[in-house]
Amino acid sequence: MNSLLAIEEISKTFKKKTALYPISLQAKEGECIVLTGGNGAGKSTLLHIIAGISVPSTGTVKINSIDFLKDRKKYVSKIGYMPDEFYAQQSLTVKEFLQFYGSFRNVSNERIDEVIELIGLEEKRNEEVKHLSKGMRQRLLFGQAICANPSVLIMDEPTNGLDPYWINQFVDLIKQMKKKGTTVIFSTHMMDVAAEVGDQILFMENGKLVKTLQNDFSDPASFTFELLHLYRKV
Ligand SMILES: Nc1ncnc2c1ncn2[C@@H]1O[C@H](COP(=O)(O)OP(=O)(O)OP(=O)(O)O)[C@@H](O)[C@H]1O
Repeated sequence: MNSLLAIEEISKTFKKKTALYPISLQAKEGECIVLTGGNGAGKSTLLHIIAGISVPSTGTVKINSIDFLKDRKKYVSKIGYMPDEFYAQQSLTVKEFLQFYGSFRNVSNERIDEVIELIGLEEKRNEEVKHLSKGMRQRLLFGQAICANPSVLIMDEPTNGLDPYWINQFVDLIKQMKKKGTTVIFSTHMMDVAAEVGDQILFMENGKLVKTLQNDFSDPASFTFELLHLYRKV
């Protein structure tokens, strides 16, 4: 199968600071890439470029051969993006918030209701976003990212603020989306989550990719241990 997501020699320099040295990676349909590494490693910088929020200093990013720099509108129509912080419209209700983001992609009301159920916010559907807890806002951002059934789902530390029940739900939802063919890329510091869903685990340090591990899912507990061990050394 050809790669759905193809990143070639992407780098990013802010004035004199290189946040990301040239990096290449590929992911097939239904594959999940997990980015990890310490604070300031370059994970968000890479995710911003894949999400089309930031323009790379060098290199190309393609989804299904659509080049971000050549056809930005078509490229961004393929992605769902969950940011790491909530800057959004706090005075909308949960349902209005999803309708607002869904309206850019013709998402039906039925799908919005389905997503509200998936993220467990049925009883909060008419609550203003500013009254939600951090974990609930995180679930809403996740809902916003998946509501248009994107080909590529990009998430920056999606499990931040989630309680253990919702971390398990998140893992189950990602597994289901992978089965349906969604390509997933996200950053996390949670090695058990990485071991449960990540086909490739990428360790970054100081803007460089320093290690890639392939996951065969045969023994998630041992793999988590291996990842934690590497994490300490990186
Ligand atoms: N707009 C910017 N201008 C200048 N430097 C930046 C900018 N954005 C990020 N950086 C720098 O790029 C480097 C990588 O930052 P990035 O946010 O990608 O790291 P990260 O791996 O996501 O970290 P964390 O785990 O703390 O979220 C850091 O040194 C950061 O200070």
